[in-house]
Amino acid sequence: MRSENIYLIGLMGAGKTTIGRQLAKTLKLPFYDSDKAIEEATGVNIPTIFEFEGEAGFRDREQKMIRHLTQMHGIVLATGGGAILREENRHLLKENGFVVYLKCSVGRILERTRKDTQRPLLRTDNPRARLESLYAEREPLYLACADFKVDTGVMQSRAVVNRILEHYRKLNSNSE
Ligand SMILES: Nc1ncnc2c1ncn2[C@@H]1O[C@H](COP(=O)(O)OP(=O)(O)O)[C@@H](O)[C@H]1O
Ligand SMILES: O=C(O)C1=C[C@@H](OP(=O)(O)O)[C@@H](O)[C@H](O)C1
Ligand SMILES: [Mg+2]
Repeated sequence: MRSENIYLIGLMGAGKTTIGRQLAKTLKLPFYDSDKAIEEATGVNIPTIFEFEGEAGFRDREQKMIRHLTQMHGIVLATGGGAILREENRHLLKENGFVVYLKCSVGRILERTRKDTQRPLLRTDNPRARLESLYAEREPLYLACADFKVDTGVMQSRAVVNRILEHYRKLNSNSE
């Protein structure tokens, strides 16, 4: 792990984008979101990529983007919820940054994403069943990749940011 970068992982709706942005602002570091970077690079939104290239096409683009973003120094990065599915991504994240797993219950995620139209994997008749299956599949991968875990379902985003900062600062003061 290198502590100059902070990488956020976790399921859709756990708060990676929201908390990452606040964390970066507080630390005065540049903020990147892998989904947004892919949208900027392609000129189309994530649902359009899923529509034309399928999930596999999106994962290829995501892997290339993670390769690129993990070469940067001194950044806060919010990944997409499925970024940890590829072994290479897990390895790159683990090697190059302090990885924080934002953990959140399916019930809370459903509340937060109820009006969402930008997450193709939730475009289903039964988003609860979809999220439960994603949770079961991914939770071991999030845990395997993470240096630190915070439950974002029970705290305001500011409190989550403060928990991460507390741990991150302790880590950096120990390595001085
Ligand atoms: N700790 C939190 N408490 C309440 N709502 C939150 C919290 N974190 C995020 N949200 C809300 O949940 C939604 C999804 O958050 P987002 O940051 O896009 O998640 P992710 O990037 O992990 O998919 C947004 O509407 C955001 O405002
Ligand atoms: O969980 C996933 O597989 C995905 C999560 C999304 O990002 P967020 O986790 O920021 O919603 C986005 O990358 C894409 O829709 C796929
Ligand atoms: Mg996001």
